[in-house]
Amino acid sequence: MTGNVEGFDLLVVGGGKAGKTLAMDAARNGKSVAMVERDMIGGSCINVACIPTKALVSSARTLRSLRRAGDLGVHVDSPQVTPESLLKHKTGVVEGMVAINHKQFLDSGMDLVLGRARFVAPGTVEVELNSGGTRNLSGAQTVINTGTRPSIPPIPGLAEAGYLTSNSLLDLKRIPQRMVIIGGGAVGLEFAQMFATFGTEVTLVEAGSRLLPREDEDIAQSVAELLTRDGTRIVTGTSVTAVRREQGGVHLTLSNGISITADDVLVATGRAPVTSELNLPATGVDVDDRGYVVTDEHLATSAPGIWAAGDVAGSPQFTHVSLDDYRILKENLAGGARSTKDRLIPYTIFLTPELARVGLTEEQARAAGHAVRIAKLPVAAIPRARTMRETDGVWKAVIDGATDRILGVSLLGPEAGESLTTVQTAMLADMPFTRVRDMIITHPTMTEGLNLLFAAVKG
Ligand SMILES: Cc1cc2nc3c(=O)[nH]c(=O)nc-3n(C[C@H](O)[C@H](O)[C@H](O)COP(=O)(O)OP(=O)(O)OC[C@H]3O[C@@H](n4cnc5c(N)ncnc54)[C@H](O)[C@@H]3O)c2cc1C
Ligand SMILES: NC(=O)c1ccc[n+]([C@@H]2O[C@H](COP(=O)([O-])OP(=O)(O)OC[C@H]3O[C@@H](n4cnc5c(N)ncnc54)[C@H](O)[C@@H]3O)[C@@H](O)[C@H]2O)c1
Repeated sequence: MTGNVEGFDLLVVGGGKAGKTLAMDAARNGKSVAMVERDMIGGSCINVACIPTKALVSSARTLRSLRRAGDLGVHVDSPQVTPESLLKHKTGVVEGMVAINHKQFLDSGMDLVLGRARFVAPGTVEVELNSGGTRNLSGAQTVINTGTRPSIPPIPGLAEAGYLTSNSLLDLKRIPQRMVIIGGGAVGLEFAQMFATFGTEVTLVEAGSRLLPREDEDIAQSVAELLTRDGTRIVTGTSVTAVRREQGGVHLTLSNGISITADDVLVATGRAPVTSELNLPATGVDVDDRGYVVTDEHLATSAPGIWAAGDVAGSPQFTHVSLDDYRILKENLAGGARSTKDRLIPYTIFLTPELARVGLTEEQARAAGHAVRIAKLPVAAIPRARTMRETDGVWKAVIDGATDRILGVSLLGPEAGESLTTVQTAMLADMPFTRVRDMIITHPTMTEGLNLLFAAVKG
């Protein structure tokens, strides 16, 4: 370390959702705040994750709607996408949000330090500035919010053959003719359906016995059927054993003996924490065996005055969870004891139609010893779905037979992420399912389906 150390009330290392929100908040409240960000103003979500992918999901949905417009009595000539037009749309959305974030950062009064931070002493980072030179910063309180990056499995030949990640695929230099996606989680599925709609021949290879292992088997099966219908070839229970680039494409050998040739391979096998380059031993912050920062339920690390938030802290990997980590830190940095325990965390996988879930699945509820009552509703039974001619999907509710409380729902259907919030609200309010069953809901909306779903509770 060379030069002076500049001290701040709050030092935020990595400007993800939790860190940037906390930094702005503290700065607006008169604290001296430095936030170090190496390259993405606004963090992963708006640059390379949620926002650009959902911008492209919107493109795929529009393309799909135009292709089936004839079913709704609307005649359009053959709609087209090009990599250039998609890139322009995606970049426009991202740049707009980055500009808003940048202005908010500066307006808050924080010291936005663009560069790469690494710890050099307890509570002190050295920042290699993007503009050249270094600065040494320390915080009375420090928050680590450096996120995750794509995790790449050690498949023989993969590195030599070259591969895409969710980051590089979003550069959209071209729309591949044939693409193999390794990994059937949220990233793999959203890209598979999107690119299948854009015209790519997609094969998705999942090592587990089914897609989406965190979902009930019947729901995962329905998702697989929808993706297959939309043109994705799904291979489960199989891993890629070797990859080789040859003339004519990339050649993949699978553990079931099948071989596939594609133009591109997208690796979507999960995420790895951004911690190895932070030199955490210098500040006494422990990491687990996968490299995630170890925190207690208050998001405190093993080092006094140092906290962690978001993906890097092992929190469930969603932007809205990172935002909730900010709420927790805001209280706890001021001496509170807010906890990450028992959070009710919803999520939506932005397929068409969406898969939205909150609470327990049937499998989880039974494993936890609940005497469950189940309801299932085909989306085709919801009048709004009929008006849109979007009748694919199924809604499922899991009810505690002893208390009539809603344990969880899985909603696979159009705009399911919007209807989900109504159920989440009922769960937070500890309402019995009968309150939602008998609630007067606007007709004809998708959320009205909740009347029908809860009317179908068996037993
Ligand atoms: C393709 C994809 C789609 C997704 N879609 C959704 C979605 O629709 N909805 C949803 O809720 N979640 C989605 N997620 C998950 C979501 O993006 C993450 O959970 C969320 O962005 C995590 O935010 P974070 O606060 O942990 O940090 P991040 O937003 O990852 O920010 C960390 C920041 O730290 C910076 N940084 C790292 N190291 C250093 C260093 N040494 N010095 C300075 N700065 C550093 C990075 O540049 C980065 O800006 C998606 C993820 C992916 C990959
Ligand atoms: N809409 C959303 O909210 C959204 C969208 C995308 C991502 N995310 C978040 O990002 C996180 C990361 O997503 P992800 O899809 O990369 O990870 P993931 O962990 O959700 O899924 C990875 C999948 O890859 C499989 N896999 C692992 N190694 C493999 C191998 N060698 N061969 C074949 N399959 C293999 C796993 O079995 C798993 O099903 C998610 O957990 C989610 O929280 C959220």
